[in-house]
Parts: sequence; structure tokens; C-alpha cells
Amino acid sequence: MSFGFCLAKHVLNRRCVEAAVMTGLALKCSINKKSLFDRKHYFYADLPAGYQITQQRVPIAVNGSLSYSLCIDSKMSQMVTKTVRIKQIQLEQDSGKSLHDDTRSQTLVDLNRAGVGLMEVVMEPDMCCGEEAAAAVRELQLILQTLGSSQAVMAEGQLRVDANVSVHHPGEPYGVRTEVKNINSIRFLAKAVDYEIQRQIEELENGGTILNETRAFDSKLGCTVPMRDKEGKQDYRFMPEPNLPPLILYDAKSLPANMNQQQVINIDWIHERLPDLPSVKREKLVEQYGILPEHSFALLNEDGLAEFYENVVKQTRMKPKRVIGWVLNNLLSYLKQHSLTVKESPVSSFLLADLLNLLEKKEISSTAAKQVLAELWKGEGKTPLEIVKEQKLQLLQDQKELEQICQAVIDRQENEVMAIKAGNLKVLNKLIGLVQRETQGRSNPVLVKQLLEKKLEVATREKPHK
Ligand SMILES: Nc1ncnc2c1ncn2[C@@H]1O[C@H](COP(=O)(O)OP(=O)(O)OP(=O)(O)O)[C@@H](O)[C@H]1O
Repeated sequence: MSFGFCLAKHVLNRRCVEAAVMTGLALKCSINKKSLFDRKHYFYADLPAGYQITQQRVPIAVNGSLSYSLCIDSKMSQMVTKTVRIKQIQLEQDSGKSLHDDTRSQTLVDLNRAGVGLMEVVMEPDMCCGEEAAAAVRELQLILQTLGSSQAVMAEGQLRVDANVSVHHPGEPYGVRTEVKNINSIRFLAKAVDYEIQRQIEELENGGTILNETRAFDSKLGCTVPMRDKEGKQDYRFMPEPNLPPLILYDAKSLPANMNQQQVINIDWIHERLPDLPSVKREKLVEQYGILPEHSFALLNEDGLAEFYENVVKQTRMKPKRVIGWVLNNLLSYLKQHSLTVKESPVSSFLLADLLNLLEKKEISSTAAKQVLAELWKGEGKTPLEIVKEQKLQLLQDQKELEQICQAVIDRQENEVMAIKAGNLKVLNKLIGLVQRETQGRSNPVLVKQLLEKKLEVATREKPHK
């Protein structure tokens, strides 16, 4: 993953180091007070210098872990939390990008990123399938965005994944790995890993062998294809980078008293200022509002949605547990349908809260509230109350009128009434629906149910006297 600051002319960029320290701390790594920059030599068209500056041998952070959760059932309601170990985090220079044009049998090289600072997070092989890899990288992406160490937009190359995949029988050592390079979407990551697992199993079952090669994921074909083989240990001729001395970091204890603060990086200072990480934010949401853990995941999955939800909660009398349904089932599905971000929503948290207040005060039914939301979505600047009045959506407050309508429905639906009296209470819902239709959704279904039940009980009791 990379951030837009560079190591150009081999002067170390302070922001790169701070971002790596922040990320290391967030991923529970030990931060090395001394790390080194080496030149790693290899020949490839996208590496014009013939070497890459990297901390691969003595990196800035080591031995961390990342916890991530994933759903294990199709209803997305049962979640398990897993952990992947972080081997190391290193600062590097990015290379260029090769663009292969198969139709013209040409390769173009985009050098725009060559030399730009890049942070590599190396994970241990602790994941078992594409879904796990995808969930771990999604969590890492959220952490990077929370820290501000990268915008981590995969489609723009700000976060890329090289997935190493091998297969082995339980209890046996890991098999030979292949590396699927430069995966630029979480969905493709899951597909690439699962494809590669399956391909390797089939290859081995058919008596073949797995080559230690670099592959690419072809998103159109949904499969991985060979790029170049890595067989035989390559000699990278590592040598210390002459323009970059060892990187020395300090903590509160080791910080020399007479040192200019601008010239040093204090790990403790960064640690104290780390923002709440996504896992902590989720826990707080569950605890504070009594929502389900999976709801807290959904809230953090969209940029700005948790803040939106909290703003609605602050401005409405409705219980947070009910508000969550409106935010996730109604507002979020509108946003998704129209491919909009939370910031672009035509319905502000204030308008949604206003609407939910009408519902809470029983001035409108939830069917009517959905109609109002659809109208608010048009972004014409009307308030929920104006829409309610304009479209005559207020709940019928006149109990007598409602009783008359219920009676009329009962009188018309002889068969249904008989079924209810015979004990089939589900049919009552049909009568409630008919009253709703008669009142154009303006009746309070709870009240209608009570009235119908009362009337039908009376009718049942009255029958023997007739
Ligand atoms: N047998 C294996 N099966 C699956 N993954 C493995 C296996 N052995 C190592 N890995 C993973 O491969 C990755 C190695 O990445 P690393 O960047 O350190 O080496 P590399 O791929 O050889 O380096 P580069 O691509 O920069 O030449 C690590 O994430 C590690 O967890």
C-alpha cells in the first residue's frame, strides 16, 4: 500500500516514517528503534534504476497481529473473529507498472509511481481461503483509512495485494507457493485465492507439480495466469543504500534532551495520539446503542455511516435499536441502488431524524414513513412534515371513524371472519391489510389489530345469543 509522499532523491520523507510507525502500532507490532535501507537489485522493465530501496532485511516494525471478522453463514448473522500474524512492515520504493497489450503484443510501462514511497505489510500464511484473505485485507484497509496512513483506495492503486498461495495435506509442511501479484480489489482477492487453491489441488491430484512462480489475476476470465517464474533462488545482491543512513527512532525514555523535536520521531508521542481503531469503534457502538455486532460492522463498512447513524440517534426520540433498521435497511439500500456515498446522500441525518420523530409520535405509520423517505430522496428541499401534509399521510386519529371502517371490512369479509373465529388468527392480517388499503396506509396497524380483535371477540361471544 502506498501514500503519495516520496523517497525521491533518496531523502527520507518524515510522513512515510510516521505512517509506518502508526500502522505498526495499530497492528500491535514491535517498532524497531533502528531499521536499515538496502538496495535490492533485479532487472525488470518497470524498475529503471535496476534496484529497489527496501527495508526487507531490517524493517521498521515486526511481529504484530491483525484481528478480523467474517460471516460464516449465508444470512450474514453469525460472525467469527480470526487473527493473522503480521511478520513485518517495511518502507520501500514503488516500481513502475507494466501494462500488457495482448492484441498488439506490446507492453507499455507507466513509471508514474516508480520511486514513490510504499509501505509493505507482510502477513504470515495464517489464512485458509479467499474469504478470510478478503476479510483481513478489508480490516487492514479500514485501519489504514482510520489512521490516515493511506486512503487505501484499491481501484486507484493506493492499496494493492500480492497473495501468496500454497496447498498442503493437514499435518504436512506447507507446499510450494505461487504469488498472485497486484490484486486491486477485495472481491478479486477472494476469487484469485480460491481459484489458485483449486488450481493447485487439481494440478497435484493430476500428478503435476507447483512452480514457484508469479501469477496475475485475470478479472475478465476469473482465473490466474502465469507472469514469470521465480524458480531458483534469485540473488538480489542486497547492499546498504548509501544515501540513506540507518533510521533511528526514539521513545520517551531514549529521547535525548537537547534534540530538536522536528528532527526526531518519538514512538510514544505517536502511540498516545492513535485514533480509535475500527474494532474499538464497533465495540463502542454495540455497547452504547445496544445494536448487534453485525450492525456495527455494516456501519463501519461505509465511510461516514457510523457518524450519520449517531447523528440521527442524537436528534430523534426513537430508540437506537429501531433507528439502526432505518439506516441500514432503508437509507443504505437507497445509497447502494444509486451508487452514492453517505456524504452524497440527499437525505441528511437531520431529515431522517425528523421523519423518525413523526413515526415515533405516531403521527404517521411506518408504511407512510417509507413513502416520505422516497419523497425526501428526491432532494426537493421539503421537510417530512410538509410531505406528510401534502400527501395526506397523517394517521387517522379519529377512533370512531376507524371503528366504522373496521366494521365495514368485517361485514364484507364473511369467509375471513369465519376462519378467524374458527381459530385461524393469521387471517386477521388480511383484515388489517384491507383496513390499511381503505385508509390509504393512514391507520395505525397496532390500533387496527386491537379494534378488529375486540370486534371479533364481541362477535364470537354474541353468536350463541342469536
Ligand atoms: N508456503 C507458503 N504458502 C503460502 N504463503 C507463504 C508461504 N511461505 C511464505 N508465504 C507468504 O509469502 C509472503 C512472502 O512475502 P515477501 O514479500 O516477504 O517475500 P517475496 O514474495 O519473496 O518477496 P518479493 O515478492 O518482494 O520478492 C509472506 O506473506 C508469507 O506469509
